[in-house]
Amino acid sequence: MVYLGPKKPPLRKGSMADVPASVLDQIQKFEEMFTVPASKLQEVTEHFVGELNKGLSKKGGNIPMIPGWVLEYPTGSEKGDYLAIDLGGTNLRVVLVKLGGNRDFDTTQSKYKLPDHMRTGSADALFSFIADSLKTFVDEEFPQGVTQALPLGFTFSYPASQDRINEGFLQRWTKGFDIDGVEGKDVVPMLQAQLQKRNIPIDVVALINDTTGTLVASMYTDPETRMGCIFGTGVNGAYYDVCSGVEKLQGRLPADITPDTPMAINCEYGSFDNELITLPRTKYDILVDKQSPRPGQQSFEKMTSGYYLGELLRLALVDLSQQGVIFKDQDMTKLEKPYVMDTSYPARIEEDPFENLEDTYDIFKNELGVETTGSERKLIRRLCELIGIRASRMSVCGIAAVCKKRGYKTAHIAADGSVFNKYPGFKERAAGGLRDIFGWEAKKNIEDYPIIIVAAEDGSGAGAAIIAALTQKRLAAGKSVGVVN
Ligand SMILES: Nc1ncnc2c1ncn2[C@@H]1O[C@H](COP(=O)(O)OP(=O)(O)O)[C@@H](O)[C@H]1O
Ligand SMILES: O=P(O)(O)OC[C@H]1O[C@@H](O)[C@H](O)[C@@H](O)[C@@H]1O
Repeated sequence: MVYLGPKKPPLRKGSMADVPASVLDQIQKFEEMFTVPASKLQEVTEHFVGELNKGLSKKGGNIPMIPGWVLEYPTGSEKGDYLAIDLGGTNLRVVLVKLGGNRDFDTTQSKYKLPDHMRTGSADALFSFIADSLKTFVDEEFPQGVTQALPLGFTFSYPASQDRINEGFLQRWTKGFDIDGVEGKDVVPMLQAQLQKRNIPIDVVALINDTTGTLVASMYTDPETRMGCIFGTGVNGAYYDVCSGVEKLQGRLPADITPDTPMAINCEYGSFDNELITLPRTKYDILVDKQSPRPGQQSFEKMTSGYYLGELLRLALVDLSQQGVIFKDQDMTKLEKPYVMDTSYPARIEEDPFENLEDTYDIFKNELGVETTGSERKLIRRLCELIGIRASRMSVCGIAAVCKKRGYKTAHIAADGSVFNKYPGFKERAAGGLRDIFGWEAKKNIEDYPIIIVAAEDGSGAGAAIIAALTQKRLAAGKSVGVVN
């Protein structure tokens, strides 16, 4: 008898037999609100393709489509030691990357959770936090000090305009950030000033977006990579265009950057359809937007990313409680606190294997102070599934749009981020969304589809290092890394 390892818990059957009509009615309403059929996904994707092109034009559109100044593909032979930092929406990571020169690399890293108050504090506090974290890491990794400045790739996971690789003017904060004095400014000198203050021997060689880093790092090990995507606190994607395809750069390129030179594009497509032409928003999406620090921005991201899915769940439950449908006579103090549920809540609720949803009972009782009945838990479970399914299916419209725009019939889409890596069923649901958009014949294994979403390499670590290496090589050869002066 072959030992197959611990048996996975049986899939929950999820009977609705004992659920009262009032709750069943509400579940039906949620089904209608949150279900996105294939026809809608196709309509959204068609609009998305047009918006990608608009973003590259001189006139511009909702999607920034930021040239990332990565002007060649990684060869896999990049070598050397590089530092990388990744300022994400939830964590700051510091990575020491040793590029082996044979499509291999080794990383050493530390992760520092961003204190919540950091999102709305001062610019000084943020860049001091980054510099302090870097100092701690460098002192530990190089106790004897260093003979020359360490090259650093700065992964900055926010929309930052770049006229050259080692600058980044923040266009707007996203993911709940609201720090004065940074929007419209170049964040590289802000970091460098804090590094100099601490005498940390670091040279910021390149500023990159985490999706560009994900694209380059994944292409370094898997040449079939066509996009780098993040499904984390926020959502975004990057791909390689060619300079002749970027209308807004025409007339601004130096002679050594020719029309057929590759150009990595950080789409910043979390802002897709801020005009609200096609996005199927519910009243809870509208509430999330209204109560955010930047209403009217990041409309696509607010329906699909890790920062918001838990909040969407919370708003819907508070609404039902206020209507008297659920949680009668319960203390709602905790549940009425905005963002009290991050996306690990719907994720854990969807992972509850029990027919009576005992794990869900514990979460609501112990973490939110609310006693739930069996039928309330069934409503909660179905609502989490609907929010999770919608996010997974909508998320792939950006992937389908880039593939349609670039004419990719097959592609590896390198994805990273906790929603991709941890949300139950995300991968299967996302593959189902792509199948619905392209009309593919159903396959037993999602890996058999023409365009597949695969686990990315460490984009904000290795990707930043490879881009720093590519940049150093260009600079050493006297090649341009930005627009003409
Ligand atoms: N188990 C989970 N399933 C899905 N999303 C999760 C889970 N745990 C945390 N998250 C969400 O993932 C986001 C953090 O994403 P992550 O990729 O880890 O960091 P960053 O966005 O800073 O790179 C948070 O918004 C959080 O709500
Ligand atoms: O890695 P994170 O923090 O989830 O970021 C994902 C995306 O989040 C978006 O809000 C940012 O504008 C993008 O630049 C970023 O790529």
